Amino acid sequence: MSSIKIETVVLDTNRCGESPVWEEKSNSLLYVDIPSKKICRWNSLTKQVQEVIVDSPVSSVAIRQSGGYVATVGTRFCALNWEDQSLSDLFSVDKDKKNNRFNDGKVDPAGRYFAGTMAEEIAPAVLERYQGSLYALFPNGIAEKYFDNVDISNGLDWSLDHKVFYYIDSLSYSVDAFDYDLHTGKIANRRSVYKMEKEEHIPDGMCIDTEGKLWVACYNGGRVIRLDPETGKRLQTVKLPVEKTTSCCFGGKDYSELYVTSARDGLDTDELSRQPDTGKIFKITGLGVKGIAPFPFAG
Ligand SMILES: O=C(O)[C@H](O)[C@@H](O)[C@H](O)[C@H](O)CO
Ligand SMILES: [Zn+2]
Repeated sequence: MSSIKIETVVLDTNRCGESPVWEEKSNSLLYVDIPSKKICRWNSLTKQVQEVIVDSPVSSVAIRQSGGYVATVGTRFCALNWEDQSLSDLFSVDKDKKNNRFNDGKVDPAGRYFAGTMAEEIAPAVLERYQGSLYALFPNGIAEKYFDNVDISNGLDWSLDHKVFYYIDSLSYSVDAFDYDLHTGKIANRRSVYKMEKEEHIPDGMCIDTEGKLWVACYNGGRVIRLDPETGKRLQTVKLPVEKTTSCCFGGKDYSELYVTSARDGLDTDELSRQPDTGKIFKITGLGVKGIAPFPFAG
């Protein structure tokens, strides 16, 4: 039996930490704080955090193959040059929906940047419903819409054989799967692979491990759960000392550490005093499983 250890690694408090991504070449964890409009990079060797402030809520970040990063900022797919902190627009979506913004995003194994939108929240998980859509920015610079009617577009990842796309629309309380055609980027045959239990609350960010099992951060549930998408069974629950766990990714040496982001927005003073570490980033070790490297955007 491995013994699980949970520690806080970045002591800055995020209002809504999200989109953790491990960058091997810099031994760093990238992540965003959505309402603070910050893209952060925590160096695991020096323990220093660098940040770039952008002009609108930033909901996801990814590595770009040609150098630098890409991010979803407001309703724009953008390129980010970390050195001079400049942001350039690549593609805008939801132009008719002034109250929308992007939410979670991730790059597929062929280098397409998938990200979905949502209406801006009045309070966590309180928003005008069905306003969001799922998009992908293709390496040719054109974004395509996959579907609409989304509440809160969230966790996404692909099976190890690249034949399945996993996706979470948070307020459906379900983890869904689609058949995936890596060659064209097309999806088909949506089905649910897991329905959340009541105490797990809202499914948020998600990542896959090398055994093809899914790790889902449970917003308000204070935990990450490991799911078998083949059987629909939950295999493991790891509880964290904060309720608002938002997303997770594997990183560190051999991708054996699970990094979990969290949020502090939406908690009152009492709750905040009971959860002093809320908004921080956690590292879970001793899980006995590993993850895979993130794919870079190919455009
Ligand atoms: O990052 C997200 O997914 C949303 O922007 C957050 O606000 C919360 O996680 C959401 O409220 C939970 O459903
Ligand atoms: Zn999320």
